Amino acid sequence: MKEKNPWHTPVTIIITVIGVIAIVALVTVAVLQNRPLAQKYKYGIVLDAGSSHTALYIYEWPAEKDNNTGRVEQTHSCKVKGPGISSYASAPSRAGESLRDCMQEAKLRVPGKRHLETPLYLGATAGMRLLNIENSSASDVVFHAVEEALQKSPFSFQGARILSGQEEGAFGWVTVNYLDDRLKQGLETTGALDLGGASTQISFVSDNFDGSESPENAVAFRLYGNDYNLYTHSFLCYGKDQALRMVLAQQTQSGPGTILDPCFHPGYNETKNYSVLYDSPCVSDRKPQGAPATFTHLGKGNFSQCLDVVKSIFNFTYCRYSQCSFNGVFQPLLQGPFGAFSAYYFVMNFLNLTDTSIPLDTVRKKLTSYCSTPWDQIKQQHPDVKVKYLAEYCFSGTYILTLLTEGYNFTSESYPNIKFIKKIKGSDAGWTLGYMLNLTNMIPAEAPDSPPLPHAGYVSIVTVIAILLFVLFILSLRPLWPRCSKQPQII
Ligand SMILES: Nc1nc2c(ncn2[C@@H]2O[C@H](COP(=O)(O)OP(=O)(O)OP(=O)(O)O)[C@@H](O)[C@H]2O)c(=O)[nH]1
Ligand SMILES: [Ca+2]
Repeated sequence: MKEKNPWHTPVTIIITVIGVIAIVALVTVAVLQNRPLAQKYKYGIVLDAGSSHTALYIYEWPAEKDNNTGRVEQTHSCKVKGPGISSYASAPSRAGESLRDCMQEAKLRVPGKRHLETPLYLGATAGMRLLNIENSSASDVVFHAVEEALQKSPFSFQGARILSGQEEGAFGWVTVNYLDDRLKQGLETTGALDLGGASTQISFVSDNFDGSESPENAVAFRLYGNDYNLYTHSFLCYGKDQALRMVLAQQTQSGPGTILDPCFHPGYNETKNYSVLYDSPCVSDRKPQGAPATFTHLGKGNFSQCLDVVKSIFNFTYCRYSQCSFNGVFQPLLQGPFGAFSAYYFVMNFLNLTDTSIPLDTVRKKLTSYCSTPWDQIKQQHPDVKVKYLAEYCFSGTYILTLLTEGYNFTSESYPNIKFIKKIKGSDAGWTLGYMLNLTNMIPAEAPDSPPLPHAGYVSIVTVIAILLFVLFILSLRPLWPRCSKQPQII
């Protein structure tokens, strides 16, 4: 006779089936209720109206996580054709028109149903600061034209304004540290070095800086529950295009018909206009009287003489503080790693000098050899590079080296702390992201609360507890279990 399995009683079968259904139902409900929602994104657009050109950046972040860090990313950038908006002072309507193609791209990149709620900002930097100094009504007219064009876009236009140098420096620092996830984690921060066409910024946190010695260089932040005393300074006219004007002005003081410039390659020969060269507040007060209309700009290609003329645009002697960078500007002791972007990157990348473990002496030797290379040979070796950029790399490399070592006081020991960068995790280094994070209040002063467990951990724990409860339940029914009696088999 076949023995009947004692577990196959109706009671145990019903209990088991109900138990299994209960576990499956409990886990399913818990998982579905708490599953991460399908990602929806929000967008923000910032136009960087720089001195040399305008660029548009689109940022994206998960819709339900406005207040979290490390989540805002650049999804698209667009370089506006033509010069910076400050160059349109005599034809302002063209400044507005110039933005059209990039705005059209933005319309296609941001989903239609998000257009109305997407904030659009325009921030102008040193080019407009200079135009404002030179001719404030001209800068107002340019802004008016640009605002009119942007108001016609489907986005939520939040206005166009000139950033102060302090804002430009501070927001560049916020961008770099936000993208590196340093702010939320309270890690040591990275300093920011930005070299534009018309101004240059240095921003870093230093333990011996509390702002008391030079309050105009101090920006205090409380971000994610941490306090930062940031040192920042923007040097107007020390962007690389205006610095070049100053170096040329230095060499044309007597109004000569020809100059032999050590910062340009041997064989370089261009006719340039005095009135164009001196058309900037950075040099206009030095315009030589009675100079001819043009001068012949010849290259000599001598790095050490170029160093001398570049140094002559800095004042290293005057300082009314305990320590200075240059031109009597206070600067605390350099501290921590630095990210150097925009023209620092373009130039050092072209010169194959982004590796800062290369000793400074070697950098100087490489520049010596590069500057002395004949102009024809340089053009032949780089047929794809814009001739305007190509002609200036010897000057730009020499200027960057001087600014970093003599200006900001980087030494052989601290130079390797600099990293020449263009992007961090896919987003461009620059002030625009920090500017938008600030205006949309996306970096909280206090650390946000986060759920104690990640989703996967939560699901596993719910499942394990449900199974344990079921086993306990079965065990608690032990008195009802059918007896398992082993009877002798009768044959
Ligand atoms: N070699 C090279 N130079 C570039 C490139 N893009 C821009 N530049 C030059 O690098 C310098 C700095 O460029 P940006 O950082 O865009 O300067 P900007 O924002 O227009 O100027 P600011 O208003 O002073 O910040 C300018 O002299 C530009 O002409 C590039 O792709 N390659
Ligand atoms: Ca810039």
